[in-house]
Parts: sequence; C-alpha cells; structure tokens
Amino acid sequence: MEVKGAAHVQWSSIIVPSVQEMVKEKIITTVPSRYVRSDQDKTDVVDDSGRLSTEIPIIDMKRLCSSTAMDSEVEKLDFACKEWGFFQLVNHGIDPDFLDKTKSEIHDFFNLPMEEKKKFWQQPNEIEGFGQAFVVSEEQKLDWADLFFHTVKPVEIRRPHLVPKLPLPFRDTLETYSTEVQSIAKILIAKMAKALEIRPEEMEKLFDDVDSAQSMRMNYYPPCPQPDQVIGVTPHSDSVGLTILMQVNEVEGLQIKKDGKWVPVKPLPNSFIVNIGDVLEIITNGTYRSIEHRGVVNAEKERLSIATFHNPGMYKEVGPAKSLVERQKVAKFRRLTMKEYMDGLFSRTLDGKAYLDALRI
Ligand SMILES: O=C(O)CCC(=O)C(=O)O
Ligand SMILES: [Fe+2]
Repeated sequence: MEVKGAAHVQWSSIIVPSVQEMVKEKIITTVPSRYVRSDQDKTDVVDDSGRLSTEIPIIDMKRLCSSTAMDSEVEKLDFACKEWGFFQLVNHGIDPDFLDKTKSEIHDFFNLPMEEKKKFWQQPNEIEGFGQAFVVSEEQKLDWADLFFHTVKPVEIRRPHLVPKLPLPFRDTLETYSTEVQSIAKILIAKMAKALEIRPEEMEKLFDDVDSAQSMRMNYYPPCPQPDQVIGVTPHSDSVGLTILMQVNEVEGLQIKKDGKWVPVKPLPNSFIVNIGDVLEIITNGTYRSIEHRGVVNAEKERLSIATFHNPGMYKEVGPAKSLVERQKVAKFRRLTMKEYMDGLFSRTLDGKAYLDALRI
C-alpha cells in the first residue's frame, strides 16, 4: 500500500488563488488577466434554439435493468455511447431527498469560512483537496472555478487530512453518495459490455468492487462580471472510465461538443449526466466516444456540480478489450497500466483529446 500512496505524490497542480474568495472579497468588475481566455471561442454554440440539446439521449435505468436480452433500452444506451458519448440517466433509483441533502451539503462545504477550508487546501506536490487541476505553469490561463478533488477508492490511499476530517454529516453523506453512484456505474458498464459483446469477465476484472478506483471532483463556479471573457472549465474529455455527473444547483453551464459545435446540456430534474471517459474509449477500441465538454459561467449566479469518476485499479492493464479486437481485427490503442496512463496525464495540461490521440497506434 505504501507504493500505491507514493505513486500519487508526483501528480500535482500548481497552487492557485481561490476564485470564490476573490469574488467574495471585493467587487470585481473586470476579470484579472490570468483568467481572460481569448483563446476560447464562446460564440461557437449551436443556434437552433436548443434542438440538439433536447436530442441528448435519455436512458431509463429501470428499463435498462429489467431487460434480459438485447432490447431497446440497451440499444439506446449503445447508440448514446457511440454517437454522443453522453446521456442523461433517469429513474436511477437513488432517493431524491437524499440527493437534495447531498446538494445542500456540498453547497455548505464551499461556503465554509476560509479558515476552515484552508485545512483542506491542496498542498505542494498534491492533487487532492481544494484548488485547481492540471495547472503546470505560472503563465497558464486559469479556469473561473474552484474545485475539491479527492480519492474515494481505494480507501487505503485516501489523504488523511481530507475525507476523514470532513465535517459531519457531510462526510457520511459523501460516503453514501459514492457507494450509490458506484453501483450505478457498475450496472452501466456491464450493460455497455453486453451491448458490445465484450466478455463480461473482461469488464468485471477491470471495474470489480475489490480494486477498481473511484474519485470525485466537486466544482464551484462563482458568478463572473464578464462571463464571456472566462471559461469555467477548459474543454476536455474525462481521462477516466465512466463519469457520473450531478448538477448541484439549477444553473446551467455544461456544454458538449457535437459535430464541431457546442451543445448546452439542459439537465432533467432528478437525473445524472453520464459520460464515457478516455479509458472506456480505449477499452471499447474507439467504439464508444469520450466527448469533449466545457463549462461556461454565469454573470449573476454561482454554479456547482459534482463529478464522480470510475476507473480500473492503478495496476490494471488497460487496452482495447480482447474479445472486441478479435472481431474488429485491429487494436486502435496501445496497452498500458493505469499508473502509466495517469503519470502521462498529469505531466500535461488539459488539451482536448490530445492525450488519447498520443496513445493511438
Ligand atoms: O461542471 C460541470 O458540469 C462539468 C465538470 C466536468 O466536466 C468535470 O468535473 O470533469
Ligand atoms: Fe469533465
């Protein structure tokens, strides 16, 4: 276990100021230059009154689970993962009152006094805690956001000053939330394997209960006086297996790239937004797509979200599923361990799908 913990030390992000604090401390009318993103075109959004937004697939978890053979809901899931890489998940079975409680406690957590939050701030050479991710140089432009990132599983590598020290009842709420979301992820991944006729054991071995990995990223996007000048989260694809995202408040801001245009996501009440990450794109030999997405911010309102990431364990080897390659004849990505994959990832800035491309054969 020592070794696993040590593996994390080299993954870090340069420590940057809290945007939430900056906005709280003084009335900002112009955005500091470190946040001005003239490199990001915010006008490239679909302009057909949200037609594409309403086409983002919706998957019904109850129907998915009651299916025995390759039926319509599994087919819908397959289509969503191939064509969109994103879908909304409804009827997921998690108690809406519990989700409301989770949302309100996440909100309270970001609103703790700075004195309290400092205890949970990123430390040099660490990636977990409050801060930002993927900051590798002082010159780099920053996102208009604070985040809190932490490992949920494996439990042995949890940072002792983070989750174990979180205030109650938030700590317990997050624990329950992660368990609930984990079971959803497992079912979805199994259904994907079924749709693609990947041998179930192959997927189970990667995402089993014993040594699969789970982490969480809570995002806080403060209101911004010049929302067009900044970006809440830089365009990226998730460098994980599967992401289950929950919008914590009613403010929209997530956009996904579809046919070269940005499509705003309009979250349904009581739903999760699920997306394929780069690792699943690799495992499915490029059949399921890990789609670029970004977050825009709002002039008046703060926005919050929580992303839960599901990954194979650190020492598992990932590559295109063998049972799939047998049929498709070519492997499109090279094989590597999750640790090699993560080491490569954290030595880069977030740059769309460039890292995945580098792993192509
Ligand atoms: O805030 C959002 O809706 C998206 C966040 C996100 O993409 C991430 O945390 O990976
Ligand atoms: Fe993401």
